[in-house]
Amino acid sequence: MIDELYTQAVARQKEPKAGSYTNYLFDKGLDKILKKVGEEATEVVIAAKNADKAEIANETADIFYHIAVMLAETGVTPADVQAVLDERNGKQSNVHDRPEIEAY
Ligand SMILES: N=c1c2ncn([C@@H]3O[C@H](COP(=O)(O)OP(=O)(O)OP(=O)(O)O)[C@@H](O)[C@H]3O)c2ncn1[C@@H]1O[C@H](COP(=O)(O)O)[C@@H](O)[C@H]1O
Repeated sequence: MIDELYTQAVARQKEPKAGSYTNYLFDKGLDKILKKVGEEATEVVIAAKNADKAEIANETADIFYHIAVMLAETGVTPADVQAVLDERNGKQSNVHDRPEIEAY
């Protein structure tokens, strides 16, 4: 999913297309892309809070797209992300072993 969106974003970087929303984001720059990532993340949260499945799917699609654009802009590939996931795969979380933070 992310691979395909990322490939499309990189293609737009290499060969800009008139009317492309992706090129609009690249032209505006990283701050604009990150603003959209933040906005879409908030919209995912609200959709999930409302338990609206269609809206959750819609907003999740939006954030995946904007994350793919962010990866292309920052030079991180889906393979880099996959490598992190592969490294974690099969390791058991140690959430229960974490000490409470009592003093700040
Ligand atoms: N998956 C997406 C995708 N998801 C969301 N969006 C766009 O993201 C925007 C987000 O909507 P908003 O209402 O939040 O934003 P806006 O008000 O239109 O824009 P801002 O002024 O806030 O930036 C919309 O314009 C959507 O069309 C996407 N635009 C493109 N893609 C994919 O990217 C490919 C290339 O698209 P272009 O670059 O437009 O050719 C497409 O074929 C799609 O596969």
